Amino acid sequence: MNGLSLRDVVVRYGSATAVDGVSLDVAPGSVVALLGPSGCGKSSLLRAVAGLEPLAAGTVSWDGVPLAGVPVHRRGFGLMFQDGQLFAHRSVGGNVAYGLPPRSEARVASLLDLVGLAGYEPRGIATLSGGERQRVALARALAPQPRLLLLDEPLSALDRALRERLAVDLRAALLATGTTAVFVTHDQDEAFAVADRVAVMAAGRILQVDAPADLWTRPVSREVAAFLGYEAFVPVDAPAAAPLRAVLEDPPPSGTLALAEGAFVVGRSGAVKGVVRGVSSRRGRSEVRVEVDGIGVVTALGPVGGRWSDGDVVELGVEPDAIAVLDDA
Ligand SMILES: Nc1ncnc2c1ncn2[C@@H]1O[C@H](COP(=O)(O)OP(=O)(O)OP(=O)(O)O)[C@@H](O)[C@H]1O
Repeated sequence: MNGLSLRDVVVRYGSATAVDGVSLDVAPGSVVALLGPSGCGKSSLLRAVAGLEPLAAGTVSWDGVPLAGVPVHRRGFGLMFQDGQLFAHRSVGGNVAYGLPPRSEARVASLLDLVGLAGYEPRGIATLSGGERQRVALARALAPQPRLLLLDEPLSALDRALRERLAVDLRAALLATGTTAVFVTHDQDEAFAVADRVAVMAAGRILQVDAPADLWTRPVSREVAAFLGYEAFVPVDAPAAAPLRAVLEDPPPSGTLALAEGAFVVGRSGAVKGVVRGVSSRRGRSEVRVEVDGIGVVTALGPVGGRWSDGDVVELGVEPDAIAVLDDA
C-alpha cells in the first residue's frame, strides 16, 4: 500500500485509551479529514502518526514501511496547528523560507501567491490578521514539500466566515501541490469542504470513512447520522414515513429514514402537516421548528420573513436531499 497506512493503532495515556484500534489508509495525493467531537482522540491519532505520541499497539507505515522507531524529524511529514506557531521575529518571507535552501526567493514568492498573499514577504508577523497568519503557516508547512501534511484544527481559531473561505482555499492549495494530507476538525462543514474522504471518529474509534457525498447520503449508523446533523429517525415501514418514501427516487423496503434540517419545507404544499414550535431568522431563510406526528420535532426551512406563530398548523413539502436511509443491520 502506497501512502499512509494505519493498522490497529492504539494510543494510551496511563490507563486511559485515547485511540482504540484505528485502521486507515490515505492514498498519495489525497486528503482525509478526521472528524469527531471534542475528546474523541483525533489529535492523539494525528500526533501518533507524526511520531509525537508513542503507540501502545498497532503500526503506522509509509509506502509499506513501518515507522516504529523513526523520530518525528525523520518522517518527512509536515505539521500545522490551530495556532500556526510562526516565528514572531522573522518576516513573512523569512517564515516561509525557513527549512528551504538559501536563495529560495522565487519559491517563497510562488508559495505566498498560492495561499493568496503575493507580495507579503517583508511584512512582520505582528501586523497580520489571524487568517493571514494561518495562510503563512500553510505556505511554510508546504514549502519543504512534505510527503504527508498533518493539520490539527488549522482553522478553528478563526471566525466562521473566514473559516469557510479558508477551507476552500486550503483545499485548492493542497490539490494544486498534490499534497497528501490528514486534517483534524470537529466541524462537519469544514471536513466536507476540505477532504476527499472523511473519517468519522467517536470514543477513539473510526465509525465510517467515505467521500463526503456518500457519508451524507449513506451514514452507516444512527450515531454517525446524528453527528452529521440528522435530527429525527423514523422506521421506513411506519405510517409517518409514507410521504417521505414517496419523494425518494429509490425507496428502500426496510431500514430507517434519517431526517436532516430542511427535510421539510414550509410553504410548499405537501402531504405532511406540522405544528409550529418556534421560529428563528437566518440569512436567506427562516428555520421553523415543527412537530410532526410520528416523527417528532424537526427543523423545517421556510422563506425569509414568513410569519408563523407557535401552534400554527402548516403544510410541509419534503426535500429528498435531506433524507438518508440507514440499514438496520
Ligand atoms: N497528554 C495527555 N495526557 C493525558 N490524557 C490525554 C492527553 N492528551 C489527550 N488526552 C486525553 O485523550 C482523549 C483524546 O484526546 P484528543 O486530544 O486526542 O481528542 P480530540 O478529539 O483531538 O479532542 P479536541 O478536539 O478537544 O482536541 C481525551 O480524553 C483527552 O483528555
